Amino acid sequence: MKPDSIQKYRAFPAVDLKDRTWPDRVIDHSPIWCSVDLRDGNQALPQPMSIEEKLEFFELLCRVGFKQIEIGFPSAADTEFNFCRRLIEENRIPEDVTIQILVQTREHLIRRSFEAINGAKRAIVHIYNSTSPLQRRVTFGDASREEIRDLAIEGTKLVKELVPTVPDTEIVLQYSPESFSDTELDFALECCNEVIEIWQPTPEKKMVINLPDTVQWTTPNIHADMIEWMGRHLNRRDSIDISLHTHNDRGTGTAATELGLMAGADRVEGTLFGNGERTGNLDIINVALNMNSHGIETGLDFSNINELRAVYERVTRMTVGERHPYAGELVFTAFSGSHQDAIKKGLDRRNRELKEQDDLAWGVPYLTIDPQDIGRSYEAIIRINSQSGKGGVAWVLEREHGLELPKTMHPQVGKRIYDMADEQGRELNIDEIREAFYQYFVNVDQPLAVSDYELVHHTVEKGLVDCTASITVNGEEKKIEGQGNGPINAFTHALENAGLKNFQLTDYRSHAVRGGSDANAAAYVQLRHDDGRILWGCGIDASIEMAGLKALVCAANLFSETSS
Ligand SMILES: CC(=O)SCCNC(=O)CCNC(=O)[C@H](O)C(C)(C)COP(=O)(O)OP(=O)(O)OC[C@H]1O[C@@H](n2cnc3c(N)ncnc32)[C@H](O)[C@@H]1OP(=O)(O)O
Ligand SMILES: CC(C)C(=O)C(=O)O
Ligand SMILES: [Mg+2]
Repeated sequence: MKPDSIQKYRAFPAVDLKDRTWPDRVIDHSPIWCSVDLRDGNQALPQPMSIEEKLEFFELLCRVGFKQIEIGFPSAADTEFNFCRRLIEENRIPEDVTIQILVQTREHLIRRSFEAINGAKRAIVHIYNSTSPLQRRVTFGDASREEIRDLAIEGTKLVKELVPTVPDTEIVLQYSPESFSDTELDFALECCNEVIEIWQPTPEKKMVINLPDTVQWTTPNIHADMIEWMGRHLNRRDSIDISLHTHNDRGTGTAATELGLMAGADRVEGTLFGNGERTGNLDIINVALNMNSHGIETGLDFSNINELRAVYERVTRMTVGERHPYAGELVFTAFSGSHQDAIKKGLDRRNRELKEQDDLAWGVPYLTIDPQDIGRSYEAIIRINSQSGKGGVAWVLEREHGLELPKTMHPQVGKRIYDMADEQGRELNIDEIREAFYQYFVNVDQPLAVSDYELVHHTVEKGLVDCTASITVNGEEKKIEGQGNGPINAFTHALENAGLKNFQLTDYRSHAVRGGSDANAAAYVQLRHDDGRILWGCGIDASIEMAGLKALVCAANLFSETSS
């Protein structure tokens, strides 16, 4: 902000609540959830959803498990009205789902809304009027507190009067002092208590008092103070569901909701992926999955977040950002070396420990939840660029290409591959990583190559092997022979007999290559050169013995590539 603009702004007053209790509370159960995607989300779209799109979204919300869904503002436009009628007339509302409609406390709009909901089994009629000093002054043209309070009173009386006009529909009242977030608390309370006393809710027939963070003017702790204060002062508290409706102007919609729940709220309104006015409504997925990550059931099923995201992006024409909590493309991906190292170790260790303990608590560095629990896969967890480390490269080779490199080979391979990413200034995809590994570390056959071999296993002296091999050294073909206590050892002696050995074999591993169509074996040989250098080579071949010889030849050749 420009320095001289600062004078335009004022500090937001704190709430006088010295004995606040919410900071010591923990969230240990789920609230009532209400989706407002089809209303607050929809009203904020450059191109609002068509009826067909709203129908598809409504069904999606039911599948997720929402039991309360604000379906629109039926008195606003024909599309909204007709959508409501279709839901009712085509019996599309599941038995256990209650629709909610929004309307201003204006007579003609309330009457029209009752025409819209007639015949629904149950409906929440959500009335609102703005209450803050700013809105009283600006929107309502210097209206007094009494005039604004009277809007709430008259609106509630009208709703009560219209209830008998929809005899087949159970009506639940919801009242929002809109712009609660910058309304004086005593005035918000006065409006709410007037509504409550007219409606006369009971513990059996509750009503909803929704306290919206319409515009987030201040920090989440003040929001929590306001919620706790209202909860202490509202009449008939046991007959009221206090509802939160946060927006995200300061980027703290989730925090404000979580603190609001600690402050005693019973219910949460929000949208999938936080669609909504300006910076959006609360992202309900975020809060619900945060609860799941602390072991709290929510009744909402986000186990296929990719499907939700696909439908959401299609019907709203919005996009979910790559860093969006839980749903973003990159949120379960690590590029950086130290993260990759820790994640790989965490997942490997967990897989080992699960064999002994099947109720093992989740605990993998950098992953707050198991991505598989919301339908995200492990495949993309680790991606390789110049910030990556050896563990990440080894992970990709293992997970994607079935190659289990020995741990001491990781630095040699990792460096080569992330240096490549650095040179090219971009991420390397999994095929490029495989190609680079094959190019630099597999079956390298210059200057030495082995083209054929024959092994004779001694029957009397068990384990002893004679090896005859055809090799090429700098283009010149040779036959070599040697004996040893295994194929690799015999081949090493054959090289030694031909004066071609300048190393010691220090390690050897092999395994069948997982996945892919080739039934290949991979062997890894580590050699220590006479000058002290230590290098690994890899051999891949249909025959495990040939894979071993090729790995040895490969490692020997790599010495010629690097200077001593
Ligand atoms: C924070 C929120 O998300 S609130 C929800 C907002 N959602 C929407 O607005 C979407 C649907 N709304 C609409 O389509 C239209 O606004 C309608 C159809 C509801 C009303 O349309 P119109 O009456 O033509 O226009 P508009 O909304 O601008 O009306 C504003 C008037 O209503 C008054 N008003 C606004 N809210 C209320 C209220 N709760 N009670 C009484 N009067 C109200 C305003 O003061 C203003 O009065 P004025 O004309 O005397 O200045
Ligand atoms: C209508 C109300 C609840 C609203 O959407 C808001 O205040 O943000
Ligand atoms: Mg809103």
